Amino acid sequence: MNLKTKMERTSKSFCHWQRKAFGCLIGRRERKISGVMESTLKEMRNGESVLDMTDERGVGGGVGDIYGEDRATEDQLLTPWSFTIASGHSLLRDPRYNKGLAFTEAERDAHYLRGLLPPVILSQEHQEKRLMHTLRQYQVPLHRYMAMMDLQERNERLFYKLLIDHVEELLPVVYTPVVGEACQKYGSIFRRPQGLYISLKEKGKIFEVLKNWPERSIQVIVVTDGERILGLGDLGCQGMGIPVGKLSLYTALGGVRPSVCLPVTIDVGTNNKHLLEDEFYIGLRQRRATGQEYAELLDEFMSAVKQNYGEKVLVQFEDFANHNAFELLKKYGTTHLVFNDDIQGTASVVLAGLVAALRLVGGALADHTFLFLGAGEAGTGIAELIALEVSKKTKAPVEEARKKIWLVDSKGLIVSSRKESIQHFKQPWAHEHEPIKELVDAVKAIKPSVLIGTSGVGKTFTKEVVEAMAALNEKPLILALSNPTSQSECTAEEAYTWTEGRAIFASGSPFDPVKYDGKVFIPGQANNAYIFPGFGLGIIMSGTIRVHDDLLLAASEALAGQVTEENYEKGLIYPPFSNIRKISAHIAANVAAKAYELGLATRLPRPQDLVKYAESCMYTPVYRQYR
Ligand SMILES: NC(=O)C1=CN([C@@H]2O[C@H](COP(=O)(O)OP(=O)(O)OC[C@H]3O[C@@H](n4cnc5c(N)ncnc54)[C@H](OP(=O)(O)O)[C@@H]3O)[C@@H](O)[C@H]2O)C=CC1
Ligand SMILES: CC(=O)C(=O)O
Ligand SMILES: [Mg+2]
Repeated sequence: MNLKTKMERTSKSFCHWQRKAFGCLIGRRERKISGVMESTLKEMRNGESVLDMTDERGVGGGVGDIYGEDRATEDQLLTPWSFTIASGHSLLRDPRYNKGLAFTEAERDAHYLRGLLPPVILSQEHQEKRLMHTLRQYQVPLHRYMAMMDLQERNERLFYKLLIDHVEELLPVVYTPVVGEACQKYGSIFRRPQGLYISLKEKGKIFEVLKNWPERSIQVIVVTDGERILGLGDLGCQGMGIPVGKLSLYTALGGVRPSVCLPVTIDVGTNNKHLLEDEFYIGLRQRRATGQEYAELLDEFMSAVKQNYGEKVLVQFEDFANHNAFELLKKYGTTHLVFNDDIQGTASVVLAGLVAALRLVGGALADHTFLFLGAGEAGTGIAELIALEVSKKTKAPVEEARKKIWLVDSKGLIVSSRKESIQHFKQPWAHEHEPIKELVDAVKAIKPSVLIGTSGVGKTFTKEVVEAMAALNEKPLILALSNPTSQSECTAEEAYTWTEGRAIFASGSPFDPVKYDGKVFIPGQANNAYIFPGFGLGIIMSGTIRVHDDLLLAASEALAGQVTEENYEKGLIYPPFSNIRKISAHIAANVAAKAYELGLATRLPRPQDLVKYAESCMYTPVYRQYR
C-alpha cells in the first residue's frame, strides 16, 4: 500500500470514528487545505486533539437540522475536502474556536495550551468588559472599526457576543456610518480577506474559486459589485466592507450561524478616478466592465453558486448601481433565491415605520400623500411596496394606490410630460402634473404628509423644505434615509428644530437624541438592518425557495407589530435595536408562516410555533466547553 493510500485510509477511518463521536463537528469543519492528508496525519501523530462541540445544540438551540450540519458525505470528507483538528497553537489562531484567556484549566491541559497562555483565566463576560473598555478609549471611529474586525478575525464568538450585548453602541461601528469610511479606506486598512473576491481575472473559474472558501454549507451570500456603496458612490472592490458588515448583522441580529454566511465582492473595475489613482487600492485597476462582459461574469457567478450550494442558498444583492440592480433582480428572481436589500429590504423596513407611525399621525396609509426625494432603488422600491399594501388594504388597483405617491429625482418631480426618457423603474410614478424642478416647490404643490429622502445626497431637506412640511402638517413625518450620516438629507436636530418639535423623524444612520425646548426627542433609525437578518432566518428555517412580495409585507407587518406603547410614547416608530433578536425571531416567524401559506416553504413538517422555532434556530455566541 503506498503512503497516500495509507494516509487516506487512516484519515477515512478516523473521520468515520470522529463523525460517530462528534457528529456535529464533522461535516461543517471540513476544510480544503492543499496537502491536507499529510497535515491531518501529522497532526494526529503529534497527538492533536478533538474538540467536542456536542453542546452546540444546548447553547445554540436546534440549529443542527436547519444548517445541514451532517450533510457531508464520506466522499466529501476525503480529498480535496477534509477537516483539520485544531489544538495547541493552531487552536488559538482559529477564530472559530479560539477563546483566548477564557480557556479553562482542563481545556488548557486537554488541548495542548499549557504555556501558550498566561496563567489568568477570564470569563467571556470579563473579556467583554475589557474589550469595551479598550474600544471606548479609541477616539477615532475607524480605529474602533479596525479593532472590531481584528476581534472577528481572532475570536469569532467574542466578537458576536460583544456585538449582541452592546448592539446599540457597536452597530454604528461595524455598520453605517463607520463602515462607509472603512470602505473608502479599505485598501489602507486591509489586513486579512474577510470574504471572497471574484474579479474578471476569475472568469471561467468561478466554480473552483467558490471551493476555495473554507466553509461548504453556505446558506446566505451577500454580494456587491461596489458601484453604489451607501451614498458614497463607486468604491469598486473596496465595497467588500458592506457584505462583511451585512453578514455580521445576519449573525448578530438574526442569529444566522457565521459559518453559513459568505461575503462576496464582484470586481469588474471601478470608475472612481480617485481609487484608480490610489496606490493602496486593492481592486482591478481598470474602468468598469459593462454589457456582455459584465453580464457573463454575473451569470457565471450565479450558476456557480447554485452548483456549489444548491437551490436554497439566499443571494442578497447589495449596493449595486440601479442600472444593474433592477435587472439582476428580475433576471435571477425566477431561477434563484434572490433578494435585493436596497430595493426590497428597505421597502419592508420603511413600510413598517409608516404603518407604526399611523398610531402617531392618525389615518390609514391610504389617507396619506407621499413625496420622495430620490427615485432609484430605495425610493421606487419603497413606493411600490406602499402602493401594494394600500391596494391590498383598500382593494383598489395598485395603479390607483400609486396616485398618492410622488417622486423627485435629480431633474425634478417625475411627471408624464417629461421630455427626456424616463427609466423603466420610474415610469409607474410619472403622474400628470406640470414639471417642478425644486423640492420645496414640489412639497408646496403636492402637499405630502410624508417626506422620504432616498437621494444619497446630504443636506437636501433644507430649512425651507422642512418648514414647508411643518406648515402643511401637524405632525410631519420625515424620513432621511440616505447613508452614511454625511449623506443624510437632514439631521435629527434640524428636523425637530425646524418643525418646532412636531416632526416624527427617522434616519438611515443613527443620530443621538436631541434636546429641544426642554424636551428630549429620540430619533428612530429606519434602516434595512431591521429586516434582512430576520427575513433571511425565516427563509432559511422554512427552506423557502423564492422571495415573493408577500414575504416582504409579512416581514414589515411583524416589525410594525414589535413597536410597543412605550416606544410610541417616546415618539418612536421603530422598536429599539436592543431587542433585535426577539424582533428578528418574530420577523422570521411571520415570513416563514407566509412562505408556508404560499407553498414556497420546503422544510416539512411546518413547526407549530414558528417564533419558538426561530428562536431555537438562532446561533448564540456563548463559549462552548471543549472536553
Ligand atoms: N436607510 C436604509 O435602509 C437605506 C438607505 N439607502 C440610501 O439611500 C440612498 C440612495 O440609494 P439608492 O436608491 O440605492 O440609489 P440610486 O442611485 O438608485 O438612487 C438615487 C436617486 O436619487 C436621485 N438624486 C441624486 N441626486 C439628487 C439630487 N440632488 N436631488 C434629487 N434627487 C437626486 C437620483 O436621481 P436620478 O435618477 O435622476 O439620477 C436617483 O433617482 C443611499 O444613500 C443609500 O445609502 C439605501 C438603501 C437602504
Ligand atoms: C442601508 C443600506 O443598505 C444602504 O444604505 O445601502
Ligand atoms: Mg445597501
